[in-house]
Amino acid sequence: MAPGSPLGRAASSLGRDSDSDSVKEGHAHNQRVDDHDATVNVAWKDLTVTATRIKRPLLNSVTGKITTGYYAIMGPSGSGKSTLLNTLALRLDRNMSVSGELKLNGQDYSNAELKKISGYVMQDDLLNAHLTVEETLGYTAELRMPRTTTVEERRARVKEVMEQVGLTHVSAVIVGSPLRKGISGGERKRLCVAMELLTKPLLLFLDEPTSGLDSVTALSLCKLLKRLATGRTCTVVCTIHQPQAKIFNLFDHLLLLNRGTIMYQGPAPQALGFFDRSGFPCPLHENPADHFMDVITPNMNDSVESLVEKEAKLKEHYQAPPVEHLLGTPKPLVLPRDSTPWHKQFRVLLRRSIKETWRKRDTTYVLLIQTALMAVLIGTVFLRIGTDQKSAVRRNPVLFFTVINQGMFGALIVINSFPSERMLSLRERAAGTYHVSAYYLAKSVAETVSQLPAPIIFSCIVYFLVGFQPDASKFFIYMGFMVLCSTAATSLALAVSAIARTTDMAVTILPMALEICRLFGGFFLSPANLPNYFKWLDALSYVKYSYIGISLNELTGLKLHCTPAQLNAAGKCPITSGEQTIKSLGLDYISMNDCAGILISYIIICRIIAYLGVRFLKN
Ligand SMILES: Nc1ncnc2c1ncn2[C@@H]1O[C@H](COP(=O)(O)OP(=O)(O)OP(=O)(O)O)[C@@H](O)[C@H]1O
Repeated sequence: MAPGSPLGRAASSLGRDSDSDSVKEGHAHNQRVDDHDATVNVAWKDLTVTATRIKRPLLNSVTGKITTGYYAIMGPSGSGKSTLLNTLALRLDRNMSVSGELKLNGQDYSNAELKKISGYVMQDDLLNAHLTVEETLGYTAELRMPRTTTVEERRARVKEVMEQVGLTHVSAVIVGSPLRKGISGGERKRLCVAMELLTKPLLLFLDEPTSGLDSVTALSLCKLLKRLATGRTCTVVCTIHQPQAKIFNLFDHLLLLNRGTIMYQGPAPQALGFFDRSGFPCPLHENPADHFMDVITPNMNDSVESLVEKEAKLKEHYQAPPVEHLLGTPKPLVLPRDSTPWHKQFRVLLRRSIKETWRKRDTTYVLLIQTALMAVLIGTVFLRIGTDQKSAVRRNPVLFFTVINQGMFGALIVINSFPSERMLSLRERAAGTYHVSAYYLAKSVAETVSQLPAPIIFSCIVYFLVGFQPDASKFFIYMGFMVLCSTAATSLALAVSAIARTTDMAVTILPMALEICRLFGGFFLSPANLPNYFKWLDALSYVKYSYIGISLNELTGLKLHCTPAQLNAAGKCPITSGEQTIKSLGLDYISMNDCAGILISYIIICRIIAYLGVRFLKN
């Protein structure tokens, strides 16, 4: 595809992030929806989609159109249904190249423009498990409805949509997840549709909306989609594998695909006539959809010749619909949606994140109980450490252990939850719901605040049980370092999760990263004695700066004494001050402030890496 070609421009926006696109869109284009002129059409000619890596065409010079009504893109598995849907919806993977003509209302179109007038329901109904149906719709409405909409209008729209899709009776029920029962599978699908309907899209794309649903639920969902399409204000296009007869009868138009080629396109009721004319009459009482699939799908009894013959017969009778009039007649594109400003997105997402965190508070309680138990255990093992010579040997292990312990729990929570949240955010961003920066900042703030109590409780218990220096400022500095240490570990886990992308990969990588942080944490190997070629790894360890920071805090000004048995041969006490320990361990090359500064920079850098991972790594 030529880079400067019209389709090149449309396709170059494939997979592009919503953020820049949706925001840069000028208000000059925005017009209110005029019901008389609101319908849209999509037309394409000689469209070929090729997977660049495997260099195989997935769609083979197809021509067609979508105008008004209820469209089914049908075909056997792997025939290219999702590829066609995603091509029209400008949601193809980056590794796909597109050639041919593709127009919306006779014009080239961008991802940002399409998002403003269309909705897309993915096959996987990724939803926020901890919010209720009404809350899910409420937040989506706040993020996606025009900025001029009032609170009352939004509430009314949420109610209206819930009634439209039949979710009013479960409005207060939690969405749920496989681990926590919530609304049913069919209701989840309806909720996904409802989220898209909030902005009154003119075009609704759905990828296999009935997959995973039982026949009754699938039928009821398809009837809902039929109602939407019947009003002629919303064109509904969905891919479907092999619908039951009752569902098939609901479709106005059928696009039948096989191996990347369109076998039939036109009114769904006329498809039977087409197959009949081609020599494949549908037996009495047979589901037409089953019959079409039987004809076009190879089965064990088919020889290659018979398959080729069948295809040739169908091709002989198939004629692509005329699309020139749609491709060549530009019709103004009505863009009803203006984007919510960044600061409002941030506020809404922060409220949503806080609510989610509150709903997940069981995990936080368990974390706090674990933290308190560990603190009591450590505090009891090193109880009243004292200031004699033995304490000089025991003080640094306990300081190091407190650093190791802090952050580990927080890091594990992040590593288990972040990848799935990331998938949800990818879906929301693909729909143009918000800027990734607003999402990320809101999430970070909510998570950081929710994780603050753990290091605070830990410090309060450990500090007094172990009996570190009884000095208020030293206690608060210790606590400050524990908070920084815990936040640094969580930030490292965030960065690893964002780059690894899946929980499996993140869980594999994080333990190694934590091990390296521990190994180069300044306890096993004094920073002064570290070989030069390992200095860079040492610099990456948040454990080191936390450990040295609390060690300098605790050892500075510490007076140590000897019991009579601990005096040396000369009758002298070998270690009389903490400063001696600092020197002997080689910790005097850096100040406490530097440690705090480095930890803060560490947190910021890890979070920037995590942000970039979330922003640019999309699958
Ligand atoms: N990103 C990709 N890279 C390479 N091949 C791909 C890619 N996406 C899809 N394909 C291949 O393209 C063909 C069509 O895939 P597509 O998902 O469009 O089929 P489908 O009809 O929707 O199938 P199903 O009903 O099983 O979802 C398949 O053979 C698939 O393996």
